Amino acid sequence: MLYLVHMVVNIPASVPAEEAARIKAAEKAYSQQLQESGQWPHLWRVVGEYANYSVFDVASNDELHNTLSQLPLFPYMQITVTPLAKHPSSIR
Ligand SMILES: O=C(O)CC1=CCC(=O)O1
Repeated sequence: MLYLVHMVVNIPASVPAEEAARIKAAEKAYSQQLQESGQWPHLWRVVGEYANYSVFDVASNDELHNTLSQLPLFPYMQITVTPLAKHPSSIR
């Protein structure tokens, strides 16, 4: 199943810079693991924002929730999920 996921990151100023850097490095490693496995086929920066639009390819709502909730930045993100279905006019 495909899901469009919008993530907006907001790390509070109260989080020390070194801790923020550690969380971002962990996020990068985890996201690249999921990209390599095919579960996170698209990751796009929103121009001018600390936000991204992503496409996840996972088996179920539960798997997506489990995956997203393990993101190191999860406590600092607003996440919006849109389930995707095949468009009848799509040639792919
Ligand atoms: O920077 C972001 O948009 C949040 C994020 C997702 C994967 C990653 O490495 O950072």
